[in-house]
Amino acid sequence: MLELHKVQWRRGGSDFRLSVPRLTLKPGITLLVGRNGAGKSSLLQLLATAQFPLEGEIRYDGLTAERDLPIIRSQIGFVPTGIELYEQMKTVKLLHYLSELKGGATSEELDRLMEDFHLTAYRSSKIKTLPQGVRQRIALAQAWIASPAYIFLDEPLNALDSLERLHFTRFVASHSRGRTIIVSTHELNEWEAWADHVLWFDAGTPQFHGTMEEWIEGLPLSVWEGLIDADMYRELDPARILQIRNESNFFRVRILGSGSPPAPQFVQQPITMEDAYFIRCRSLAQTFAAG
Ligand SMILES: Nc1ncnc2c1ncn2[C@@H]1O[C@H](COP(=O)(O)OP(=O)(O)OP(=O)(O)O)[C@@H](O)[C@H]1O
Repeated sequence: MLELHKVQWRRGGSDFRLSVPRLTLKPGITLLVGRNGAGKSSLLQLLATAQFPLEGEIRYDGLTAERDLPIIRSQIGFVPTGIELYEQMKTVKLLHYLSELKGGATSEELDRLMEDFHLTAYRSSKIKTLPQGVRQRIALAQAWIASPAYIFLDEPLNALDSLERLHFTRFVASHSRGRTIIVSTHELNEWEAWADHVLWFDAGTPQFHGTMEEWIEGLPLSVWEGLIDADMYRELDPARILQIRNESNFFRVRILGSGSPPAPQFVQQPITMEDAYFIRCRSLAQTFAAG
């Protein structure tokens, strides 16, 4: 469990400030969502002890970086965006090297990790010769070395193909028991089946933290889907459209609406995580506009 208390941080060379009055992140998968520049990567850097709060405190199951930094770091797996790997090393050598830095995993464990991340075919390839998606899988695999208690993943699905994305999200889900895993992502629906909690950040501060059920509950708008013709489509407010599919000269449209159908052919839909994100962002923007 991670506990943040009155955490304040400022990024040098920018106006960005991060402020977290109080936050408890429990074991399981927490999705960290928010628009570009909201502060998701900054928060992960603080949690991973790559940066330190200017004020306040982060507790890792009671331990603090001030007193227990080496122990805390030995329990962290971190994949930042744009991670740089040692280009000249072979995959297996790099994993062994990182494993030695982290206190050691056996050769069998590293072989298993390479199997889990579909890296066995690349074990003797130099990193610099590998496609981007395979490099990303190496970056993800290294986070699991020595079975850490806290795993921080910054947009981990980047560069992975569709099959690998599905494989990886399932892998994370089946290895989340007893671990606190924080995943920064813009792909809410891909994590929908596996996540336990959502943390929504905006302007450097949490706007929502709760369970998946709470994330889609009590929203001010609902979601509707209908098959409409081109004339009706032109009349729709573009800001309310969530999805459009072309179906033989008609449009199947998913839109935001109020409690009653926007037109008779619309049917109310269950709200997805991504729908809830759009609705919450809209409400926040309207609050700012009104205030
Ligand atoms: N290296 C840097 N130097 C200066 N400012 C930076 C740097 N990295 C990020 N920032 C700024 O810090 C703020 C927070 O950025 P951060 O990367 O934490 O947001 P984010 O929510 O992860 O965004 P994204 O979804 O685009 O990855 C932004 O205003 C950004 O412009």
